[in-house]
Amino acid sequence: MSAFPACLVVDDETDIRELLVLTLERMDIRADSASSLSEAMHLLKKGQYGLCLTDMRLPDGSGLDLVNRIAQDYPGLPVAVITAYGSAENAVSALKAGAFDYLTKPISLKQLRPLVQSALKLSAADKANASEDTGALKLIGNSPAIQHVRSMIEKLSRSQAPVYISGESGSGKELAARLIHQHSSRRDGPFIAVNCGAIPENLMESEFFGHKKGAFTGAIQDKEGMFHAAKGGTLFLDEVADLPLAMQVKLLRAIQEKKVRMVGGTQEESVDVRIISATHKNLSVLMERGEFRQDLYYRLNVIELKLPALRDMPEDIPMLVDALLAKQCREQNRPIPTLSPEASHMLARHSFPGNVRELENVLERALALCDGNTITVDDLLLDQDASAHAPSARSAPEDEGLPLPDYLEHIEKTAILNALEKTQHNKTAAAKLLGVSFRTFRYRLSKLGLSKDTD
Ligand SMILES: Nc1ncnc2c1ncn2[C@@H]1O[C@H](COP(=O)(O)OP(=O)(O)OP(=O)(O)O)[C@@H](O)[C@H]1O
Repeated sequence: MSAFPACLVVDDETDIRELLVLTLERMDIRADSASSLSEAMHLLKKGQYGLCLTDMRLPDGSGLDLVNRIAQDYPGLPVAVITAYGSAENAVSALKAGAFDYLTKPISLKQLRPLVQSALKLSAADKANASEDTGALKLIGNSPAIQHVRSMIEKLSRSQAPVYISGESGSGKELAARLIHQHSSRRDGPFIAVNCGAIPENLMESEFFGHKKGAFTGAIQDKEGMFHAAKGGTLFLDEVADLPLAMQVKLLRAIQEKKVRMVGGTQEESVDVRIISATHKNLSVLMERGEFRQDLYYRLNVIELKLPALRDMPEDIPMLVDALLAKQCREQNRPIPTLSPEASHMLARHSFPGNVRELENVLERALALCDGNTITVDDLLLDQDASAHAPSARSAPEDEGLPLPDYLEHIEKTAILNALEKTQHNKTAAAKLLGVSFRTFRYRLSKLGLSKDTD
């Protein structure tokens, strides 16, 4: 038998119980079984388990009761619930209550194997966790807001539930998603990040699910999609609000059924992928406007992780400045300059609408401009950003001597060029900074005749 601690199977139907125990034993995992909530609690007290599988309906309670009891008394133990086919609500409530994952009836070995393997890795990761450094990625800051994010990341790493990360542009949503992945049982699997706003609409289905040779003109061979690439790992859907409605329906199906079908394919294929999504837009407002499907919203937003804006945790700015400067100097192989007291003060007071990304950019620019030893207020170029480039919001068209349409165009051009400058001409980042999708950004660039200047 394997070194993996036993699994506890809880189901009141003898046939299912026996089938599960046999299947687990075939996977080299010892299994005990219980037919009720009380019997399960009794066995949990006596034994050491590495995973619990429970049916939703038990004679003396529900699977959810068991999930709650385990979360309270045995917080390290992953529990997966078994739900009837198509009962998405049950699966979602179980995940919200802290279940590690769910299985839908009829249970197949294909479903069970990755789940058990994930649970196994989670136990192993747990043991290694305390001492191990999980690489260079780190969420810097000590404010209560960041500490809360850190503890949420730790909790979310222990689950397979879809996570929806909200927060302003540049506030660290992708960083948080990577950290969840790195601390989870999936950490040896891939982390695939997709910017939903940057994929042309006509290629979207094939990019997500792959295509078969001949499915459309140009499909010269079978090609796997991003769901395949993320198998056994995490798929991070950034800017999920930019998904067109037709694609939202297909994504919902894939998440619900844990299966995908290639464009031009006839067969569905199981994919074991954890979804983490993010956007800086307000998804619930988009949902109310009918621009984002409600069912997909509830499916993605099983657990929400909110990232604070940098202006809401100004006490973290000095620590971030030190750490980011040290990192950039390490990368550039140069000594770390000091900051003049005025420069430190100015950074601590700045509102950073572009959050930590903006701070990174300000510091990078300051490093390039400073004399090598000291970063001064002048090297930060903070005031110049606010005043020199953009016309003042209060100045009226007539002050600029322009008719209204030209004046508006002028403002838009200025805002776009400023955003491009701030992001070192990274169009994806500039679009995010301005709060528009990549598609809209590209369209505006060409409309305003800026495409060539910015390539
Ligand atoms: N608390 C933090 N500690 C260290 N680095 C951070 C922190 N928050 C953000 N960063 C860094 O700031 C940059 C922007 O973060 P990230 O790309 O994760 O933001 P985002 O919220 O996903 O942005 P967008 O909405 O534009 O996609 C990254 O380089 C990231 O590593």
